[in-house]
Amino acid sequence: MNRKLSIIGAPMDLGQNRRGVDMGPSALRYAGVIERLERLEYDIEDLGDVHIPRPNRKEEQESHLRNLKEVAEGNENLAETVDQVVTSGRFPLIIGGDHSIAIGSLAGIAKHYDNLGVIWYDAHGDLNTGDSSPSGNIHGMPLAVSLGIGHERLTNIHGFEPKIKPENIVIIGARSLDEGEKQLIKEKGIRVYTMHEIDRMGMPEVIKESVEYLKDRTDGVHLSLDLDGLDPNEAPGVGTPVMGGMSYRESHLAMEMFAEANFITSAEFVEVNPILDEKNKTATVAVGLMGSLFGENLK
Ligand SMILES: NC(=[NH2+])NCCC[C@H](N)C(=O)O
Ligand SMILES: [Mn+2]
Ligand SMILES: [Mn+2]
Repeated sequence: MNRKLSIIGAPMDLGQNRRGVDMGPSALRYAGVIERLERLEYDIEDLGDVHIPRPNRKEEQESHLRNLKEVAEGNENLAETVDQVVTSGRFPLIIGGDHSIAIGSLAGIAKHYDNLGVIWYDAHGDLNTGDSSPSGNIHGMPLAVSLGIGHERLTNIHGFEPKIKPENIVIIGARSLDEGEKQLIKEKGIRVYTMHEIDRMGMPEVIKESVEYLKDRTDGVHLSLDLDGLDPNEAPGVGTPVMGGMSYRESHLAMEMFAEANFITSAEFVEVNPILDEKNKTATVAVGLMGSLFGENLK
């Protein structure tokens, strides 16, 4: 693993409709992310938070994609910062913020790879388009957007598209997929391990297969971890909880196996909402997972 790490906060809450997730970066810093990773002998630089514009309350929404303009602008800013971090040879660790920030993260990272792999650890597919979305919330769209599917203002962020290819994606933990998302998964042949597969195969086998699948076909792998992938009993501070998720222990095992495989080249942790949390529990869980991802257990 790259020993030089840059932390980038993305205080975005405009990709969905529950306030508070913009305080995610603070909650994660408060839960000790920097100290935790410094102990592992990383060279850490905290770049602070990228600018996310505030919506003009009086202005009419120009599209049924909620806060399209501001989400797009915030993600342009994030893409620029992430791009610079990768250019300088450092590992970008992005802390959110709602999951719409994956649009900017992937935009900044994918420019540097021919075949960027993506692990989408999430209860959801986030594969909606404006047409298929039941909510109009952009945090339900970033994976589709990164495939070049969706509103132009989003797909073209950072000036190119698509960012990723369907065969380089693995979704882990899905248990709430909308109809349009299921169709897209079939049509594009996206690899998905739903909770059903995780229960049947067990987490070790799911992660082993995922690593093998991505290892030969990609030249870098981005981990996009939505805290709602975990069971809401263990990670309650999220805006769209879905029962029956991956456990704390399964998630640590997954992170440890990624660390062993030594193939993750960028990561983001999203959807921590301290207002909905219980005494910063979810942020603390997230920081623990980062510890495992960055090799606590290999020391
Ligand atoms: N990143 C997330 N938590 N996404 C939840 C998306 C929920 C639902 N599929 C939607 O499109 O609205
Ligand atoms: Mn989710
Ligand atoms: Mn998500």
